[in-house]
Amino acid sequence: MIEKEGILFFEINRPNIHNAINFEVIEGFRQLVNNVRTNKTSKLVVITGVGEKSFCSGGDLSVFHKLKTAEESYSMLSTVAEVLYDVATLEVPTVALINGTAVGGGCEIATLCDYRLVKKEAKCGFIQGKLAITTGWGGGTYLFEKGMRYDKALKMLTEATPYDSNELLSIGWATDLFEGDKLDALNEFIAKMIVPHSTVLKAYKKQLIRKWEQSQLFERIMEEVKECSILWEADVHHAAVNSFLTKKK
Ligand SMILES: CC[C@@H](C(=O)O)C(=O)SCCNC(=O)CCNC(=O)[C@H](O)C(C)(C)COP(=O)(O)OP(=O)(O)OC[C@H]1O[C@@H](n2cnc3c(N)ncnc32)[C@H](O)[C@@H]1OP(=O)(O)O
Repeated sequence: MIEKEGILFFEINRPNIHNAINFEVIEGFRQLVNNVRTNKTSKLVVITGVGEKSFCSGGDLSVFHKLKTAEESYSMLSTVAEVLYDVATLEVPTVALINGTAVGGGCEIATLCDYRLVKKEAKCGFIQGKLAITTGWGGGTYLFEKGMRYDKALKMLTEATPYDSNELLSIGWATDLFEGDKLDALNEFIAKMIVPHSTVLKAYKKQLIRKWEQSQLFERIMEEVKECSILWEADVHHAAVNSFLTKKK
């Protein structure tokens, strides 16, 4: 995590496995939240992935595949969902700087951010359905909050396949697309924002958070977690994950 001129960068740094998320990365998100809450110097948070290929490929299946029952998976899913809710409701705006593939939980993390800047070549999607589970970190619930046409959102969830960047823009998931260097794209995007007046950014973010609190966003996310954990323990889910993990061996 580094902060530059009030912009706090959080990089997911596991490029060899497409920046899949383990408990260490989750701990990093927890520190990010603490940092913003205690230091009060951040005006904007940017989440991105290390490398050219991926933003994030979701949960690290080699770790989370060890969780077999609904209870075991609920414990992991709810822990992650709680930390990510804290990220979504940070007092400053959040940007997902999507440098490459974002699938599964990676697409959920991008969705909870306030803005999604997507590299032209990137593909993103909620592929959980192919593993016979739903989103389980709040991603489906956030998606329905993002002002997209609900039929497009539902289609994206139920097709369970990565979309290309043009489609992501046309359905309203991507805020903007970029080509070339991601930091140049970020600078161009935030140059139009009134970042120096961070009190104004925070005040607008509060309006959004008030709406989410009134509509019990957190409680709805926890229902999503519960539903996912029930699907998680079925044999069909474990067989699908097993097939991915053993595909080339
Ligand atoms: C668990 C939480 C749950 C949620 O609540 O949402 C989820 O996130 S479920 C979804 C989990 N994610 C996935 O199912 C994505 C799995 N990955 C892929 O589909 C592909 O790897 C890719 C991201 C599309 C990239 O494909 P490709 O370019 O062909 O690379 P490889 O497949 O060869 O990957 C290289 C290397 O990385 C390992 N890898 C990739 N993603 C994960 C992952 N999520 N967990 C663990 N390991 C992952 C992959 O197995 C390869 O390893 P080696 O074969 O050992 O090189």
